[in-house]
Amino acid sequence: MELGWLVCGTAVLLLLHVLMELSPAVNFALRIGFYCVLCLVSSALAAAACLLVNGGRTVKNMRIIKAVVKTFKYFFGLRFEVKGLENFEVEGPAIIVSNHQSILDMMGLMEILPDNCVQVGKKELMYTGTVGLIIYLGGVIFINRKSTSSAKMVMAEVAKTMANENLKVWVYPEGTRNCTGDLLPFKKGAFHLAVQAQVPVIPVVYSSFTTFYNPKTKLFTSGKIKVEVLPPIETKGLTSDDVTDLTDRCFCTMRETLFRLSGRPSEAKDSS
Ligand SMILES: CCCCCCCCCCCCCCCCC(=O)SCCNC(=O)CCNC(=O)[C@H](O)C(C)(C)COP(=O)(O)OP(=O)(O)OC[C@H]1O[C@@H](n2cnc3c(N)ncnc32)[C@H](O)[C@@H]1OP(=O)(O)O
Ligand SMILES: CCCCCCCC/C=C\CCCCCCCC(=O)OC[C@@H](O)COP(=O)(O)O
Repeated sequence: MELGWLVCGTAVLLLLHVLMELSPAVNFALRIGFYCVLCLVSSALAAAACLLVNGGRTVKNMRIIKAVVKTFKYFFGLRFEVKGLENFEVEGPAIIVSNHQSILDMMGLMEILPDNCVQVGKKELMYTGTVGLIIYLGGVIFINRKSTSSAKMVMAEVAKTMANENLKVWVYPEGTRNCTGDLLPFKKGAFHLAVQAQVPVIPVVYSSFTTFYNPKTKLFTSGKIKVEVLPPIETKGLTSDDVTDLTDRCFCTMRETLFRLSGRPSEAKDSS
């Protein structure tokens, strides 16, 4: 009986292996499927740990989430090479902005996430089962992207509470995932927030995933991701009139860094 199960199990694994070798689409679907299952199962376990240790929704839960998610890279053969972590060591609150390529970014995020840091996320993430629960417990700030006025109101509230709670806030200024190897134009919410709270903006750039991950061509192999935390950009004394300039400066610096980290230096020069 037990031998029967063993033979069946081995046969299924072999079949999956052959299918993965033969078809990039199957390989991609299985690896992404595994990532989602891993997120859902780990979130359920981490949620229990968060409730037991911290009792509810608090940024302190991010430490638990981080410890769990940092192990995921080993399942997918991903390596991170991080530079500039010392740039996170600013006095008090800050806004961190980074490029957003895929749902896989959660691994890159947790690889370097500083203490007392929450992210801004779309409200739809609340409805992703246990993942939604863990994101809620971690203190993520939910915004409704379909309503500019309500998103602005939430961001204005955050500007007020950041100082009291000594929070760093992580925003993806592209506003959506983009895996083209370039940046989408930045939305200004993060920069309004930084100016309203008079706190620095710390840009973070992840090298392009396109050499190992591409949903269009169903590519998903192992790979190396270079990460650079750039020096903080001060906003003391800036007003809402300076937000466009601040956004543009940050965009140019991050695009240049993205191309450099991804081995596309010549395009960086053409970008200004
Ligand atoms: C244990 C296992 C766990 C496994 C799972 C892992 C879990 C991990 C936990 C961590 C979770 C992380 C979650 C990450 C989620 C990532 C996302 O969801 S990304 C998508 C959501 N984020 C964003 O959209 C942020 C970026 N967007 C913005 O900043 C936008 O500006 C906006 C605030 C959302 C508003 O967008 P929109 O409605 O499109 O309007 P705009 O065109 O941007 O602006 C219009 C206009 O208004 C001005 N303006 C914008 N913001 C402000 C403001 N705060 N105050 C004043 N004015 C503002 C803006 O300047 C425009 O005016 P202008 O004249 O054109 O300049
Ligand atoms: C009971 C409901 C069950 C629902 C099951 C859903 C399964 C989802 C399971 C795992 C997914 C892991 C996702 C990790 C969190 C990723 C956050 C993220 O990257 O969000 C994308 C968002 O930034 C931008 O969204 P769009 O690019 O605009 O779109």
